[in-house]
Amino acid sequence: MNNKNPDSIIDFENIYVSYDVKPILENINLKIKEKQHWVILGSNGSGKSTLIKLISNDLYPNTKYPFKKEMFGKKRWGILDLKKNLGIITNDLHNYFEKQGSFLSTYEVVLSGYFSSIGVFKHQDFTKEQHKKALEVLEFLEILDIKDKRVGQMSTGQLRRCIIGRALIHNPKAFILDEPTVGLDIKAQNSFIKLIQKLSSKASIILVTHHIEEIFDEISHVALMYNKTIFKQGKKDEILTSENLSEIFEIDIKLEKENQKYYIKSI
Ligand SMILES: Nc1ncnc2c1ncn2[C@@H]1O[C@H](COP(=O)(O)OP(=O)(O)OP(=O)(O)O)[C@@H](O)[C@H]1O
Repeated sequence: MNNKNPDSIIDFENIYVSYDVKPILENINLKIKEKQHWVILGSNGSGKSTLIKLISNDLYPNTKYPFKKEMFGKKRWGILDLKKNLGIITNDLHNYFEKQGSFLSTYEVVLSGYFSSIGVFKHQDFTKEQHKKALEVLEFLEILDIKDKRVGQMSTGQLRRCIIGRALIHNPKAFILDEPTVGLDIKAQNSFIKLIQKLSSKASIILVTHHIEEIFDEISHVALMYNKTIFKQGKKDEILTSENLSEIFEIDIKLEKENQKYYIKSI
């Protein structure tokens, strides 16, 4: 297929999403390109998770309205092919592994990403290169020392790194991370954000959060969700203002920045 938009990751125009008849997303326009790193910010219930489901093809646009929905310059994707290009890290996936994969080791969680399976099976022929790559991924994610640790014995941060590893073995062009620091204490949150910063050297990051302090320096663009739509989007310095945040969180916010980190000064 002739891709007219070679560096495009997401190209959405005029997308509406409903659950039954209840509108959840309206007039979604979003363009994300390779080498950009985005944060999607919004209050509880503003539609962030629904937007991720739309991106991951778990939900489809309402066909009542004319729309454009392209990922990596293509309209149609098989779920496995899409996953190779886009690592989608959600808490649902985390919870699924906790429940269904507690017997798996770090190494198995990562290696089985090649087949998108829960576990490694005899009929799966892994090449030497695939084993080598899995070890490189463990090293990159700083979990090589827990290679044989079982999911059931892992901390939240360790399991979340394993899940990222599963996606990383495909060398995806982008990662979507939906509230990736949920359940982490302050130290683990800090080191996890540093890890995402490191990951941003390998792929575009789309970080979905409502924690301002998680917006790391490499983030270049911001989308603000409010009232079922993307209220504003664009370059970080233009969009991330006290005024805009006050509007989407419906509370007076004074945004400050110190040592390349954003924080809320007073409310
Ligand atoms: N399965 C569903 N059926 C009906 N309505 C739903 C469903 N899932 C979500 N919603 C509604 O859609 C809206 C957007 O929800 P969504 O989970 O996308 O928001 P969010 O920004 O991710 O919120 P949070 O920050 O709390 O995770 C909410 O009003 C929610 O109640």
